[in-house]
Amino acid sequence: MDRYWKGPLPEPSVRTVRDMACVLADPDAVAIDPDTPLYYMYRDLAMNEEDREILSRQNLRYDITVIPPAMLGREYVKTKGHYHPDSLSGIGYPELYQVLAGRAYFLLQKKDLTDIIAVSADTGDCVFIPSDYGHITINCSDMTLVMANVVSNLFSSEYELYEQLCGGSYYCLKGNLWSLNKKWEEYFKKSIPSYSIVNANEYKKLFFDNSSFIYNLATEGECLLCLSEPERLPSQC
Ligand SMILES: O=P(O)(O)OC[C@H]1O[C@](O)(CO)[C@@H](O)[C@@H]1O
Repeated sequence: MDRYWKGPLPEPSVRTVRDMACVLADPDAVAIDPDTPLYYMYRDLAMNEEDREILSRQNLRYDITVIPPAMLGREYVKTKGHYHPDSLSGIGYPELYQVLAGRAYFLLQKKDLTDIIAVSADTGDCVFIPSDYGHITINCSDMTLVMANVVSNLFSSEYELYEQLCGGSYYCLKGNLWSLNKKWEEYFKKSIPSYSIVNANEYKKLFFDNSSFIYNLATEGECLLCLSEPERLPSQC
């Protein structure tokens, strides 16, 4: 972590194999101790008191998540997956990620499942999670994935559907094969559209200078205030 964060570091929250069993393609094929840690979430980071004040004034949180490479049965290690609720304006809270090291897929799925996108991101790339999209991050490489996010601290993530339907709408299996999770079809009683794979650079929904670190964007101006006040989002988002 020293390479990615120079400020005070709280203890991380950890997700283990046991925590993740309910969202895996084949939990029975995971031949490792259920207490094995899979990823580490360092939440609510601030470099100093001044930055903390700036972040909290905007109701924003900066986190860093570290996901070492692993296979869980046929599936690449991934985050559990969740949706965000709507803000008081009736618009869903969005989120912004940046890959600090490694490579990832961000599997975004619209709440009504009319749109499913796998955004492929390399070190330095930013990925915007639009309002109304659930998301999972997949470490599809043999490198440790380190990623940062800025998100509003005004809500709690919603895990129910991901848990109930055993993961997202697609699983990313060994060899980067994508496999439909049929439980979503059964739940929505309709066929699920195919996913599109998009490179983070082609993925247009960015509204800031994406050569910056998102920590600086959150603490040196107010261009990420729209993450906690989504009614301020630019129209293209
Ligand atoms: O809560 P999940 O689905 O495991 O995802 C973890 C990620 O979500 C966050 O809580 C932000 O939405 C990060 O701290 C972390 O990277």
